[in-house]
Amino acid sequence: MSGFEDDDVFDDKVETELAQRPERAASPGFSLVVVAGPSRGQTFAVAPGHPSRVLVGQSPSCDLRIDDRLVSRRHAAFEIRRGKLRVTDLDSTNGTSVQGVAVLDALLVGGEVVTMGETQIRVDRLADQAPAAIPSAVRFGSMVGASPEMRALYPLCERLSGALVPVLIEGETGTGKEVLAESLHEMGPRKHGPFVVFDCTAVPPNLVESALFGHERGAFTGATESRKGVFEEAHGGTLLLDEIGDLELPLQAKLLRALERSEVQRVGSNRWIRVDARILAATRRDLDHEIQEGRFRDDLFYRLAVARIELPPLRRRSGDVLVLAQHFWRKLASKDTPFPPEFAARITDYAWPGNVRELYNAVARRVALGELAPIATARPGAPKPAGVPRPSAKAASAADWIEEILALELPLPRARERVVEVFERRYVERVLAAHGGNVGAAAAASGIARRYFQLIKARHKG
Ligand SMILES: Nc1ncnc2c1ncn2[C@@H]1O[C@H](COP(=O)(O)OP(=O)(O)OP(=O)(O)O)[C@@H](O)[C@H]1O
Repeated sequence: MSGFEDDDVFDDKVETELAQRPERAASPGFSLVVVAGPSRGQTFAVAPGHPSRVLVGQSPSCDLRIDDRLVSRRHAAFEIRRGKLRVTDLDSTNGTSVQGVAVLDALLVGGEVVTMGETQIRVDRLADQAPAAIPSAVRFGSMVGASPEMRALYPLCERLSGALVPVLIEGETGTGKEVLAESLHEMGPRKHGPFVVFDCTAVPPNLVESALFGHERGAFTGATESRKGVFEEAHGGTLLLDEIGDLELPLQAKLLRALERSEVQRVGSNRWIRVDARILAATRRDLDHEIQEGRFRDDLFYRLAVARIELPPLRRRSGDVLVLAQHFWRKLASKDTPFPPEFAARITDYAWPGNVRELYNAVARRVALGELAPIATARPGAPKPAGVPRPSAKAASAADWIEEILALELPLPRARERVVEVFERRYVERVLAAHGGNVGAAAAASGIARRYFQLIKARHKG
């Protein structure tokens, strides 16, 4: 199956035009040289166009690994911003200072010394380099984005789609981690095999083990027949373990064992079953921080983070709000409805804390409601916008939420849309829970394509 059939609206003409957008100006690179501390002598060059932030800390997943017990696992990040080197302290235990002054965030020009724990790192500016060519691709699989920040990532994605190593995908909520995982699968050698998504937060903890590894008939009350888990279902394909940072410690141990052996044991059985699934994991949490707090096993982390991709938040993808909004518009609006210029002005003025998902929802609302559509929906603590009721699953009875929608006095087609929206959200929650968080099984039980099910699920998540 192909997950891309509905994506060809991003046509060749648009793609060529985006690929030709202004290239990066000449920009300096910087070098980081450890001049004091146990890792003295280590260096790292930060080139303009580095695929993601350069991480410094004790964790092996860091680009510059520092062996200093006073340095946090993921201590600070460096990135080039408009010709300067930005250093950001990543909530480290002992803090970061520049020229002896404690900082959370600072812009460096070269010549400064950054201190963390007993380690001192000198920052040197390298000579301006000829403008590095920005990779020309403006999408990777279903993942769209023409900003230099996203374009710098595509060559790495390309390489990782061909390899079969586990990849850890990090990023704030709604940045497209699941889209990237599916794209890695679809662009790689296993594209004809299954792509199975397991959301570690979608099922109660006591059911996670059987959802992952399956169970035999009679293994527990309610196990009326034996069932495969997501590992077995992903045999020959790819398994995405979504929200891996939320998996409880005892299950982390069982997951590690399965990954080490490439075998699973169904609940209620002592037979090992061989599985061959490529593992991708996604998280909105900083797993190094979780390890430091004792909530995540470091041995499991090493297994999962053989390679790492960090998706930047939408606010850091220059120009992509418009590119993505137009992309979604082409998918959702009728062909003869042009993208409204006044809408473009409104969306580029907003920070998008819910990232691409929030933008997608804003475009969908605009297509459905026209000019009345609000740009942002309610965030926790904010007043609820009139047009988008979100009755809590348990609290409101069916009569209540329909009453709520009726009270909005919308025209019939709009009111009907609202009812369908609330109904879909509840339906998806319920069917996912019933199928142990397995999106493929939930989609099959709903009688719709997995891709369509995922679209509905993603729409209602934020
Ligand atoms: N670069 C992109 N191009 C096209 N669509 C995107 C892109 N990024 C995200 N989307 C869309 O945004 C929505 C959210 O994406 P996705 O579910 O992959 O985010 P996520 O990072 O996995 O979120 P969460 O952490 O909440 O699970 C989906 O509808 C997806 O199709």
